[in-house]
Amino acid sequence: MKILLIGYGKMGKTIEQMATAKGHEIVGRISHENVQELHQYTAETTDVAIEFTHPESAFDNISYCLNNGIPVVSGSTGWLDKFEEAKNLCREHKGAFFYASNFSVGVNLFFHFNEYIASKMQAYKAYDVAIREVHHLQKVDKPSGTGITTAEGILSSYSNLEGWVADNPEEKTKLNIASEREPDVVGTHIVTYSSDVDKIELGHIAHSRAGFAEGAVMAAAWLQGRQGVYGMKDLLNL
Ligand SMILES: NC(=O)C1=CN([C@@H]2O[C@H](COP(=O)(O)OP(=O)(O)OC[C@H]3O[C@@H](n4cnc5c(N)ncnc54)[C@H](OP(=O)(O)O)[C@@H]3O)[C@@H](O)[C@H]2O)C=CC1
Ligand SMILES: O=C(O)C1=N[C@H](C(=O)O)C[C@H](O)C1
Repeated sequence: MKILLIGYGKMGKTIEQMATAKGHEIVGRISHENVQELHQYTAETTDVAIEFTHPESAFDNISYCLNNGIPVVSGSTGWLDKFEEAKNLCREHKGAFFYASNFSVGVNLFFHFNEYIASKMQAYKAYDVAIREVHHLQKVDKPSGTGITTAEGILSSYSNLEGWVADNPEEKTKLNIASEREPDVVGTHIVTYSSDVDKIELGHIAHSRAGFAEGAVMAAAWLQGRQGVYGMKDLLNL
């Protein structure tokens, strides 16, 4: 595939390594400083764009691709207030858009088990459920996109909880997502069910960014020739 990398930071560079090792060609690398070059790329020059940038730029980048017939895979987090708009744009242009808050196969298995465990645990009100996510110091958004997807998976079973809350365990009617920032942590997500007598935990700890990059390249290949809005549940049949 001819891949345009929109975002050439930690993820863009890891994806470049993974994609070139699999024989794909990188046709362009867009970062903050050369973002004005984005308009040079078209559906003729580019099979797919892989977008990992920043909450403030993700929607504009995705819109550029959809407006210009370039299939786009995005993993940027912190911009999902505009997700419906992006989906509508994709439908309007009969385009191809793949989004995941986390592309690693392991995290998507974790999401699957998380939903199953929540569906069983909601009957046992002696257990309080909470989420903790830990990331590196450069991360600009919180809670993490993965933390929010994890919360949504739990809330689909917990009708007594009124949504999630960031870093406020005192708000008992909501599911708390605690965020911690520490040097060099790639991404850790833990769901805890605590009672007076015991504790049950389900967690995922990423050792490197390779799993995210592998999933993004897999999604880009899978998206070729498809039209519509997709996510990891479609790719992995979960
Ligand atoms: N879905 C998933 O599996 C994963 C998602 N992520 C998400 O991906 C995103 C990127 O993460 P990461 O690579 O670690 O971040 P980095 O900060 O390392 O890289 C971000 C890249 O985006 C560019 N960028 C920033 N702002 C703009 C802008 N306004 N216009 C164009 N380009 C811009 C930066 O350019 P410059 O360096 O010039 O500023 C840089 O190239 C984050 O939202 C993160 O949460 C991360 C890992 C996995
Ligand atoms: O910014 C990161 O690094 C990560 N962001 C994603 C998120 O917000 O969930 C995925 C992963 O945890 C790494």
